[in-house]
Amino acid sequence: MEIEELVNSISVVELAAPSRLEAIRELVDSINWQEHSFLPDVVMNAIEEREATAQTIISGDLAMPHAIIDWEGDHCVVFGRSREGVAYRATGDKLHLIVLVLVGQGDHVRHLEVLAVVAELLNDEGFRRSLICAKAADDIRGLLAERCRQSRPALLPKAELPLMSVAIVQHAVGLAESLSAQALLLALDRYDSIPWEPLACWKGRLLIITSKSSNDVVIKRDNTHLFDSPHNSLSRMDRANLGLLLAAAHGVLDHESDVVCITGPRGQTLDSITVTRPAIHFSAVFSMKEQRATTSISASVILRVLSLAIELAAEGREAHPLGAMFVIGDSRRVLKHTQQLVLNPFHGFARRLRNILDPSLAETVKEFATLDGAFIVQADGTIWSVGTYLNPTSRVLDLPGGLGARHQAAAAITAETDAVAVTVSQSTGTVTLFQDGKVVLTLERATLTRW
Ligand SMILES: Nc1ncnc2c1ncn2[C@@H]1O[C@H](COP(=O)(O)OP(=O)(O)OP(=O)(O)O)[C@@H](O)[C@H]1O
Repeated sequence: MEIEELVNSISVVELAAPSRLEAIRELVDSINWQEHSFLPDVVMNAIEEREATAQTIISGDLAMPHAIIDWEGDHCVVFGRSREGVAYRATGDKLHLIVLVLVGQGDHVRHLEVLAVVAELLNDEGFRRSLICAKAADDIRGLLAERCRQSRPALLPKAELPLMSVAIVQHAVGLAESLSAQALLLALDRYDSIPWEPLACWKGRLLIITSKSSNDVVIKRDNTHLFDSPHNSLSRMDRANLGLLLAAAHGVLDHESDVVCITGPRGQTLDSITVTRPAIHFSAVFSMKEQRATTSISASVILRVLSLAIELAAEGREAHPLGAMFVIGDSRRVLKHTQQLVLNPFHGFARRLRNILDPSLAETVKEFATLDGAFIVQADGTIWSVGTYLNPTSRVLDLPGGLGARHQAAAAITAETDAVAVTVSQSTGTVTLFQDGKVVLTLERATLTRW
């Protein structure tokens, strides 16, 4: 779904209600339910069922109550702005933006898609601030439309690029040609620092990974793939590695030939060239695609968990570093080796209410990461349990030194089953992906590598 399609369908409401339930009711009542032959109370019940699973607060100023309802409509988004603020949490903290998202029954993927587009649209804190401060509902509509217009490709004035970046790209293109590399990968901060001129000589595939999502995208080149990874806490090689993983998951890399990666410190002036062969790092993604069709884990679920893990590693919780473990896929066999340490907070909730791909569950997942034990996640992203202890029957002997019980358990469970596991180390902040009892990817915090 495109942002434009969504923005065109959004209606805006000036909220007067002081509290969560009343504000949601105000948003629901703004829709003409008679036209849909539907009762607003049924909608309220569906939303409350979702709210009871986990909070739908996305950030300090935004909540996204949502539900799947049994109506003929596709989706409906009502944007609520409160000048006074709505007491949304039990603590009484006030939120100013409440966006109601309703999606027609039967299409779970559509539900997640609409939520993801709304979350992306409102991702930028500065933009949310301007919506909160807008004079009237018409101005809010104008701001949303403008945001949407900006997200379309537009031509930028040519940026001044550092000489070093240009020279490095020239050399990387020469190297890629002489190695018959399958792709060139650029890991940098922003699209507008891409040295397009020297890249014109490269006829092969171009992969671009940026850490700051930009609206000013200029792509005048075929065979180019852009990936946004809003994680600027990562070291330069890990950005490149994440780019390779994203490309592999999207099926635009084969594993046999080299990729020439160009990186720079903090994603700025490009100053280094590395040659890597994806098969060495990403057997996880490739082998799942090729051999395990029946039990295959959705690549988007692995990427989502990695993304949450990177955020947990960078942010911690209440200023303390946090460790975590996620075991994904082959849940039937994984669960034979588990023991619940605490009451499972997701027990009893409908599957559609507890999918890790749901962006509004991010805060809840991070909150539950403080519990001892692991998250057990099914191949389609449904969270089965939290606070689960793993009892694999054997140990993995050839793990890198310095890894303790959490990493050992993650390695061992992936050796015994077709699951993959993602860990966040509390002591180092390193995020590790395990498959088949082996470390297949490590992502370190930039502060650890210092370059
Ligand atoms: N078998 C297991 N199943 C689930 N969680 C585990 C298991 N073993 C350890 N943990 C979790 O990992 C935490 C840290 O254990 P430990 O320090 O030994 O591991 P580690 O691999 O060194 O991890 P870190 O780098 O985060 O310290 C434990 O408090 C527990 O919450």
